[in-house]
Amino acid sequence: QLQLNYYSKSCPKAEEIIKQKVIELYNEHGNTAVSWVRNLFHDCIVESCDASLLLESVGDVVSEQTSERSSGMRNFKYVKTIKAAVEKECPLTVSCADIVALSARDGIAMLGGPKFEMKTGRRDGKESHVTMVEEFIPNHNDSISLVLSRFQAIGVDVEATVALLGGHSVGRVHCMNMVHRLYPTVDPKLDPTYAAYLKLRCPTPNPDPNAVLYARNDRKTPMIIDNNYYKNILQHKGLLTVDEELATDPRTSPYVKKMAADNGYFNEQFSRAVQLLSENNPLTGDQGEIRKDCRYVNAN
Ligand code: HEM
Ligand SMILES: [Ca+2]
Ligand SMILES: [Ca+2]
Repeated sequence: QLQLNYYSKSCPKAEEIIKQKVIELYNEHGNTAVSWVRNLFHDCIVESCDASLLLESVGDVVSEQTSERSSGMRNFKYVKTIKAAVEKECPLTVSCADIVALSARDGIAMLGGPKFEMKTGRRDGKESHVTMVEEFIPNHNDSISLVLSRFQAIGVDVEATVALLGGHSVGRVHCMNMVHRLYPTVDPKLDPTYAAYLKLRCPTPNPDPNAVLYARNDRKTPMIIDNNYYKNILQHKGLLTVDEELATDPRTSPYVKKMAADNGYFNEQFSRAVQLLSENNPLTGDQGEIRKDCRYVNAN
């Protein structure tokens, strides 16, 4: 079972080392912290917080990172920096799954979000769940009903789901994922002034997938996890269809309004929601393994 300070005897400095590395990486590349938040979502919602997301394609393994749902994900190479520091202190002791969880927690703090405790003791899975990625991770234009049911299936209630989407208070969206709302005609649900701005960011309906054309999720505080996301979506300035729907669906809009009005309430719910997400179906005890290199299952 997961517990607070799982490594207190086996590697007492583990959490501190991870936090230090997250801070150092943030100071070099601020967007690493943004990536740690998205990584937690993409790992934990797919079957388990088992670091399946981190596996790279090799031999029979096809990486979850190759899924279309993982589009735009970045900074995987810096997980290595964190893992190396932890391995140096305590070889083969701290799981990559706990690194995913703790780096997200510490990344959230660096981005001005809430600070909270997180249980540890997750073990690493031995397989990529690439064939399940599209089943578990909603698409940007899926309905809010589908989004709610996906989260409900892993024990995340409606209020917590609304809070988790607050992750879209930081980071970016590539044009590829929103041009359908701009061309051939602007989605009437999108604020027209904002749409005009987004068209400047994304000038063509068929963006070259290799071109790095994107807009920031939250123009006002793009690198701060705060309730500005909810203010934006209430003004119909959400980039994705799911963002827009979150603001208008009767099941979610009361929470959206409350979070827009009260950053303290948002922080409270965001902490609770991240903890819930991070505890989805972990491998514990003698299940799985402690990976030596987060990119590959151990050779045996
Ligand atoms: C429910 C449905 C969700 C959908 C459909 C969705 C979809 C997306 C899409 C399409 C992008 C843009 C990727 C790109 O073009 O680069 C994105 C970015 C992002 N998402 Fe989500 N997301 C969802 C939930 C979440 C949750 C729960 C979190 C975390 C708590 C999260 C965190 C992020 C972050 C931090 C980014 C910015 C990444 C970056 O700038 O590198 N998302 N999401
Ligand atoms: Ca996983
Ligand atoms: Ca923000």
